[in-house]
Amino acid sequence: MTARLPRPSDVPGSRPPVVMCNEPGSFAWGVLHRRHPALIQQVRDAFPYPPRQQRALDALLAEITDGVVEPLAATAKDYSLWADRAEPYVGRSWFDTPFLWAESYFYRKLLAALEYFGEGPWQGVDPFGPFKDAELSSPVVDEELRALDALADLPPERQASALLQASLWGNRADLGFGITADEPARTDTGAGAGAGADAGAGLVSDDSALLWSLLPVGTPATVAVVADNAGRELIPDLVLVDHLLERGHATDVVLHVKPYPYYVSDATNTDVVGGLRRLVRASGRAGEIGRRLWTAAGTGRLEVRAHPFFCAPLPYEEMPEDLRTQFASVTLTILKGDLNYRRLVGDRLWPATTPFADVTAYFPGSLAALRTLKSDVIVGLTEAMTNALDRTGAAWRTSGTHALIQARPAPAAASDRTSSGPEGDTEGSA
Ligand SMILES: O=P(O)(O)OC[C@H]1O[C@](O)(CO)[C@@H](O)[C@@H]1O
Repeated sequence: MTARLPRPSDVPGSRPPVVMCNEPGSFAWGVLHRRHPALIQQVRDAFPYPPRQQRALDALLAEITDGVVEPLAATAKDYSLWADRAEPYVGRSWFDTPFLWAESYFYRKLLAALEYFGEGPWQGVDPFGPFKDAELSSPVVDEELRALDALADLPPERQASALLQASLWGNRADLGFGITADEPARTDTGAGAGAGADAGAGLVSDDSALLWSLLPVGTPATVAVVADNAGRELIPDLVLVDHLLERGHATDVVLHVKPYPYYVSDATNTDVVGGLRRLVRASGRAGEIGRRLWTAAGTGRLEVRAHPFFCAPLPYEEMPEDLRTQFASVTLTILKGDLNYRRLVGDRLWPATTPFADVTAYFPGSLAALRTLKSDVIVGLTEAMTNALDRTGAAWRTSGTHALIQARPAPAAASDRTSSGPEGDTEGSA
C-alpha cells in the first residue's frame, strides 16, 4: 500500500504535505520498518566489528524499531548541522518523523555507531564498501562496458541518446533495493544498457530533446552532474560525462558526490576513483573513455566536489548560498537519482500533474533530473499518463520499473523565450 496521494483540489495555493513515515504499509513506513533493520544486519555481517560497535548497532536497532529519536553525541564534529533539525523529533518515535529527515538521520547515526568519524581504526571505513566493490567487480559490469564498443557503429544522435538512457537506467542499480527479500532485483542497467531497442520503454516523462538543446555543441559550457549511486550507476554517468566533454557539449564538468557514505550505495570520491580505475583497466572503447576522463581529471576539466549539504536531511530549496552560487554559475545541472529528486521537490506529495518548472522554480540555472521512480513523489506528468499508470494497479511510483527525464531552462531564459516565440526549445543537437 502506498501513501494516499493528493488530488490538485487538495492543495489550493498551498504546498502539499511532506512524506511522513507513520502510515503503516506505506512505502516510507516499509523503509524504516524493514529496510533499515536489514541494512544494520548486512553491515554487521560484512565487517568484524568489535564489541563497542556491535553494542552501538544493537542500540541503534532498538532506537529505530521500539525507541525514540536520540540526539547525536554533542562531541560529533557536525553536531550543529544536525542538532537544529533533530530537535523537533528528539524523543518521538522514528515513525512520527518526515521520511527524508528520518532516512538521512539513520545513515548519519549508522556511521556514528560504526565510529566512521572517530579517531580509531574504523575511521573512514565505508560500511557499504564491500557491497560497492562486489558490484563494481561483477562480470555484468564487464558486459556493460563491452556493449560500449557496439555503440560506436550508431549515428551520433543515437549514441548520445543511448548514453543518456544508460545513465538514467543506471539509477536502477541501487544497492538499497534487494536489501529486503520482498524487493525486486534490478537488471538491465549500466553503461551500454541504453542501446537496447526498447530503451525508451518505461519513460513516464522524456525531456531529453530539451536537455540536449540546453547544451549546444561548441558553445562553452560547464555542466554540473550531481551523482547518485556508485558502481553500475556511476560508470554510465562517467561515460556520459566523457561524451559531453568529447563531443563539445561541455567544456568542463563538475561532478558532485557525497562527502561520506550515505543511502547505501551513494558515490563518494573514493567511488569515483574506483569507477575511473575500472574504466581505465577495460579494453576497447571503455578503456579509451577511462583514459580520457583520467586526463580530464588531471587537467581540471572534470572536477569532483563533495559539499556537506549533499548528506544533509534537507530539500534543495534550503541549499546554502555557496552551493546556490555554484549551481547558478553553470550552464546546466543534471541531478541524478531518486533521492536528489525527492530533495528537489521537497519530498512533498505534489499532484503528479504539477508542472516540473513550477515546483523547481527556486533552483538556480537550467536543470535536468534523471531518475528511476523509487519513492512516492512525482511531478510533471500529464493527466492521461498518470491515469493510465494508476489503472495498471502496479507500484509504478516506487518499484524502479519506470523512469523520467525532466528538464527546464533557467527561469530567466524561459521568459526570454516566451517573448520571442517557442521555437528552438525542443530541438536535440546531440
Ligand atoms: O539511489 P536513489 O536513486 O537516490 O534512491 C534512493 C532511494 O532509496 C530509498 O532510500 C528507499 O527506496 C528511497 O527512499 C530513496 O529515494
